[in-house]
Amino acid sequence: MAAIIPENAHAGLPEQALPRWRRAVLKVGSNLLAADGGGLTLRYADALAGFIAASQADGRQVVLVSSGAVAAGRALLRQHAADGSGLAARQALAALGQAPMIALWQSLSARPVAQVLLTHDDLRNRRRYLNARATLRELLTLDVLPVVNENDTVAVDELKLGDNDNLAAIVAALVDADLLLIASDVDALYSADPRRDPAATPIGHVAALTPQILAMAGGSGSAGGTGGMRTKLEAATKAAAAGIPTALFSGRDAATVQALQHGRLHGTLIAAASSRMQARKYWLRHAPAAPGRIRVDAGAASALAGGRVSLLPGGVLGVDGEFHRGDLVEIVDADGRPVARGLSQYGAAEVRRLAGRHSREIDGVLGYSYGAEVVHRDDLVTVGEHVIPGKETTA
Ligand SMILES: Nc1ncnc2c1ncn2[C@@H]1O[C@H](COP(=O)(O)OP(=O)(O)O)[C@@H](O)[C@H]1O
Ligand SMILES: N[C@@H](CCC(=O)OP(=O)(O)O)C(=O)O
Repeated sequence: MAAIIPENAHAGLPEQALPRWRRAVLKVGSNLLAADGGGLTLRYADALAGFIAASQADGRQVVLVSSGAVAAGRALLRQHAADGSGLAARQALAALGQAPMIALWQSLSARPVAQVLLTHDDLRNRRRYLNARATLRELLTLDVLPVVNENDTVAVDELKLGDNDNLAAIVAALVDADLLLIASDVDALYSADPRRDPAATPIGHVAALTPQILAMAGGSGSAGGTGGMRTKLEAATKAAAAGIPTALFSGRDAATVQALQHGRLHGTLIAAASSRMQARKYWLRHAPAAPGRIRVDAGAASALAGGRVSLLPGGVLGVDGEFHRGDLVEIVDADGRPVARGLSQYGAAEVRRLAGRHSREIDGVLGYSYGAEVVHRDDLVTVGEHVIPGKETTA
């Protein structure tokens, strides 16, 4: 089991190459934003914002998942930590502190900042998942900085667990990120919680999140943070399954944050379980499909087989059976032979009405549009005898 490359405790944590990335999700914990145990401070956010700006200037895209609303709300009321520890109180504090938290990031960003509040429930619901994804994609296209936080007012279970780490991993898969960056107050995963065990040693590279590695993680060591290393490793597990590596590092160390801009990581790198393409392809190929299927004409069938194209309404001949927007559906040719599988942007009734139409007619036919594609190429995998070897369509 080669899960760990052991570090020499005295040599500390060596720098390593950060995987190449074009789109990343950066998660910033409360401990960094409310670093002095009080309200929000620019102390560490400044360097992190500098990293985001430099990445954007390089043509990369960053989605920020930021905690800190509860800490900011608490400071606004000058409440003692103990006063605001009940769930409703924490929800009220989050509502109070959310605007100042967004304002903090806006004060540090030359580009506009967009507030995105999500719950895990939103992301479990197919329709809302697709809508959240479309909104985030659009925000990135508009070159703004999306700042995601949990919608704490309604996220009952999640706020208890305080789990923006897991949310960040889900968002990373949602936006098809290449990398999940988790900035915290600790510089690495240690063999045990370093606050409790002074002999704990840092781990630079995790090749696989084995039970042995997961057992190293403890809860939060401070009043400000909530999930501790446990939720960070849960997040890394989710990201790894989606084919996304995770980098854990200290957001308190300006040199560490600056080195990220140059593709160097001083922290823990947790490898992905497979490539993003493989993870997504595997899922699209093997997940149970909805009972309905979309029949396409010969032109669409061969275009899909040729690779990297979306299914547009013009190529649709008809629909058999039923499915909802966001369902995984089979795409077959006129003779019913399998061509591809993918996530449908429209429900069966809508696709029936759009069959054979041009994408620009969607609005006129339905009175609304979820986009020009019936199945977007990122959500599609080629199957069956139409596949041209080496030219499979994948995300
Ligand atoms: N094995 C471990 N390695 C590193 N840190 C750990 C470990 N187990 C528990 N921790 C704790 O996790 C904390 C970071 O998580 P948390 O307090 O939730 O911060 P954040 O607000 O950044 O999410 C560290 O300060 C540390 O005390
Ligand atoms: N949504 C909450 C934070 C929840 C959370 O996961 O906190 P943390 O462990 O500091 O990342 C807030 O904005 O205060």
